Amino acid sequence: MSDRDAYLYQKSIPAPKLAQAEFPEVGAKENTENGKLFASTPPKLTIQQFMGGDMSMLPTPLVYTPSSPNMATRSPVESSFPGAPTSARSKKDYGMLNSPTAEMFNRSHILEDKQRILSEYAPHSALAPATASSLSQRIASLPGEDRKLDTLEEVLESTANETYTPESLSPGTDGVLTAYAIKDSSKALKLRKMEQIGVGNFSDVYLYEPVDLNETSVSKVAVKCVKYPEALTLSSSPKSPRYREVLSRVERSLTREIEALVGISHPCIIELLAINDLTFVNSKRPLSSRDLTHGLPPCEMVMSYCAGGDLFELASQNVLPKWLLRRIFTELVLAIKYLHENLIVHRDLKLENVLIKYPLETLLEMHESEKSLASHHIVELADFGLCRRIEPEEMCTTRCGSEDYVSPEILMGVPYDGRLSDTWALGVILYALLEERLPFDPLPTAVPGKRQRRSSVAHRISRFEWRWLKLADSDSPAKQIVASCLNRKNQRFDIQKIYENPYVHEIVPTLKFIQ
Ligand SMILES: Nc1ncnc2c1ncn2[C@@H]1O[C@H](COP(=O)(O)OP(=O)(O)OP(=O)(O)O)[C@@H](O)[C@H]1O
Repeated sequence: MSDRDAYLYQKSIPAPKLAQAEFPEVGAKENTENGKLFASTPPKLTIQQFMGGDMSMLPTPLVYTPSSPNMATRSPVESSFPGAPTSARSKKDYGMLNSPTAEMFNRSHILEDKQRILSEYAPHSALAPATASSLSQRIASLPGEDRKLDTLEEVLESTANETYTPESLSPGTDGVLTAYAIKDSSKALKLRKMEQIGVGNFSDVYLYEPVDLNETSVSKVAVKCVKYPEALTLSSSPKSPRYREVLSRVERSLTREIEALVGISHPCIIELLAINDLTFVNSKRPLSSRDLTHGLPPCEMVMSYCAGGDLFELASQNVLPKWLLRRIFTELVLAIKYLHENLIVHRDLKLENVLIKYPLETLLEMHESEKSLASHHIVELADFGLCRRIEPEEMCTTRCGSEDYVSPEILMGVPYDGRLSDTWALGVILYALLEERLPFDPLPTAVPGKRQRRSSVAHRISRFEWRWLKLADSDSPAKQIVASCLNRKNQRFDIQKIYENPYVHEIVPTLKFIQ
């Protein structure tokens, strides 16, 4: 396998999720449990526990594997080896992403090659596909699923067919979805499926358009279809404790995301426009309160559509002009500032969850006519599956997030301020945009097999082990933000301080869409 193939191969892996040790009720107060946690011996993490390890070595590692039945190459077993079945799309097509004139937002193309960059954005020989570490990167977590994987074999076994998407039961089959507007539930929208545009650990995302093209209330929309864990299929008994436990966690995750989205309104945050089944909005128990004898009901969330894809894809092209990088980061800061001011923590900030409203080519054109860019937002923050409402002084205890973005205090398993863990992740994002690599990856200069390569991301995070490479000699004010975010929690910038930094603050007045 060539370096490029290895690079493209990695592109097909969604970012892994960290374990979640617990998943409290929507609105439940985690600090009630904090007391207990503090009272007992706080979990101590020694460096050794992470040595050469991966996230499965964290206490209570959990697995939940992306494995959409629609995605031919998503099984790690199948696609890990040369000669494994590949999709209809040739991997060479990925080169289209680098062409500004290409139809780069033909989302189904991007999907096949959506790269999980384990190390630097640039390919290197350390990205060997079938290694234990690359496989472990595919492990994601289902909140609260308490299962430990120790060996590579267990990882492989556990990753086969672990999720499924129920067939839509909405009237009018053949890709036509009926959804009810959140703001006016009496309004039913009929939408036609166009193509798949995204895949996450817990959902497949499709582009839809109104069946009636004269429909003016929506145009193109993204529909997020929830994938349920295989443990909840018809073959499992709904009465078994295991089924009920998984069901309850999935239900809480879903209601949490939907409840948050319904209550949030900010231009730089994804909008939940409609849903196929209003029970998911109106009930706290949209799954367990029903008769599930015939399986789980589909959950299809109709969201605002971001034609530019996610920031991971954009950043992977390494073509982001400085002004655009600054603008994107500023809008992201505005979104987080809004959330934190409203006492919501996101807890899963990462490049993949920052969506870009327009294709790069359009953004560049808009930049030419400065006026038009200033009046439109270009970022929408997505994926609120791990978000949480907090009290002003409340600490969180749920260990969650995505591997490269998780703060040291979450890794340590101690109660943490969700807002400061969000700003840590913002530091990771800004570093990644500026340096075109993730801060806690092995240094590109590290020799394979030597200590720096062998030690895990978690190990480097817990030691605050990152450094400037490309920007080593630059005096960009953005560097101060990164340095103050990827820092100990008592010295870390909160969102207000990031907002007040000239790198962000100076351009806020130019953004007409928030004035
Ligand atoms: N509104 C949208 N417009 C365009 N693309 C989208 C939209 N929503 C999601 N996507 C694409 O689908 C991917 C998965 O979406 P999302 O992160 O919401 O799913 P998830 O299952 O919750 O993911 P995760 O694995 O992070 O939990 C995103 O990374 C993005 O590429």
